Amino acid sequence: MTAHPDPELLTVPLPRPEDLATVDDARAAIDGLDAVLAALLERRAAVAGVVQRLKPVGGFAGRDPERERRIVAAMSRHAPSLAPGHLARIMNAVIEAGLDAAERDPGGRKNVQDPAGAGG
Ligand SMILES: O=C(O)C(=O)C[C@]1(C(=O)O)C=C[C@@H](O)C=C1
Repeated sequence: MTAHPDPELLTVPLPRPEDLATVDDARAAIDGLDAVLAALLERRAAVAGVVQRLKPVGGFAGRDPERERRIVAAMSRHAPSLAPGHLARIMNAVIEAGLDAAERDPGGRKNVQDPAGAGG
């Protein structure tokens, strides 16, 4: 992941598959993409946690299948090589991970730059 002077801005060069000639090169590209995915998943969970605190019934009890279907439909336009059923399963896991994180930390961390929650 490219370091950026503004930690709230994520800028990443996307590897081009046609530029990757060796297993090591391709694995290094995967590792970079996975680091970005992890950062996005972490922030998505935090944002989804905000929704859980704001909606009348949050958490697993307040799941909204229609909203989840719309999320998958919108994402499938950006991921045309992934079968819709696979994308739906991926997003189901992502959404459940976010709901689980929100239930384990219902207040949410006040400062996402401070993972230890130590404040300052
Ligand atoms: O949009 C909501 O209502 C949310 O609670 C967020 C979210 C999500 O993570 O995107 C989580 C659970 C719902 O079933 C639908 C979507």
